Amino acid sequence: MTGLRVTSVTTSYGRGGRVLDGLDLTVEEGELAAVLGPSGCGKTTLLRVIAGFLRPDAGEIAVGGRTVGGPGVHLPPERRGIGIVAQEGALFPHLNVVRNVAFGLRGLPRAERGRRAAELLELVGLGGYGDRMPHELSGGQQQRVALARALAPRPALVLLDEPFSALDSSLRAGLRADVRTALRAAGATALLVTHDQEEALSTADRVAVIRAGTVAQSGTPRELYERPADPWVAAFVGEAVLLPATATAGASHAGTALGRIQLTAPAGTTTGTVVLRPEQLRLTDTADAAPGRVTEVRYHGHDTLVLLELASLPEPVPVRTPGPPTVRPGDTTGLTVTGPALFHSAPAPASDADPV
Ligand SMILES: Nc1ncnc2c1ncn2[C@@H]1O[C@H](COP(=O)(O)OP(=O)(O)OP(=O)(O)O)[C@@H](O)[C@H]1O
Repeated sequence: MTGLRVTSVTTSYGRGGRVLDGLDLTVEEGELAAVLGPSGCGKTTLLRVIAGFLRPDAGEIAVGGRTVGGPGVHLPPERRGIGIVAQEGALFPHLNVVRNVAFGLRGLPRAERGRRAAELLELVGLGGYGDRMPHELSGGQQQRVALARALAPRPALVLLDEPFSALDSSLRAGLRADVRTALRAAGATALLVTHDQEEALSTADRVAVIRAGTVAQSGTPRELYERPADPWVAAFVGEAVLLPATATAGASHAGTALGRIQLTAPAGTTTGTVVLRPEQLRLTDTADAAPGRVTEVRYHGHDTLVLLELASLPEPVPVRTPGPPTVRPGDTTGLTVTGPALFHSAPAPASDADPV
């Protein structure tokens, strides 16, 4: 059975243009999917449509195989079998933790409610916290309680709206992993909205990249990183260096400012864009390297980002090198490419998808 199916959903606000434009999205049962996209692409709007807070102009929403919204159907949010985790916990401040978690279980006998709430608190790692009030918890603990509350009534779908955005980055990675584990253990189907590509890639089984109200590409994190549908997706999902390229149709190499680059598949057109990932770029002084000048060195502890200016390119190329810096601004060094690269017939986007 499919956990969530969104079919051809179109939405606009008042007289504004379309915010969602014939959007399709499928999440299999038990899957954790992420919706990833730049600010204003329609992520929150999609969430509101799925939850039932907003009625779409057209299209259909099915949750756990049941149509909850569509032509002539608009179930209210509380009848959709959906649990929601908001950006900042949104716990009831006057109820203790266990009563917050038990809130959605009002139809159950009292003993059963307490048992289920305790079970969920164990699942999110807060076994001993039932008597605390929300203000006695850290931000990360509040989000765990919010997840327990959302999961308690065994919803067909859990929606998570940027649930880690208010937390310190040091807390975020650990909480992401724990949320993923808890969702798995509960067997829940979940949709996580985020604008953080690292979060989407590291947390979700499937990622749908939204651009201007439609899904630009949906796939596993690996599919998106290794086979992005176009240069825009390539630059949005992970770091990428996009180079204008020329090729003979069907050729296995393309010409670029960094020299001849081997392609993963024969080129379909004579002009296009080569997509390089940072791990394919090496600083070296060998004779075949493209010569450049270091303009900036950013040390990140585990690695160093070097910006290298090449005579043939308008923008410096970012190169990630392991460990501490081996070059300084002003040094001249060469750049080589290892391994084959993707070739796209589309030109590189001008725009907001800065690869650095
Ligand atoms: N209530 C509203 N009335 C009119 N326009 C709206 C309303 N809410 C959102 N919009 C517009 O719809 C578009 C999509 O907004 P939405 O909040 O869904 O984007 P988003 O991808 O969630 O962005 P962000 O990552 O910044 O939260 C934006 O252009 C926004 O200005």
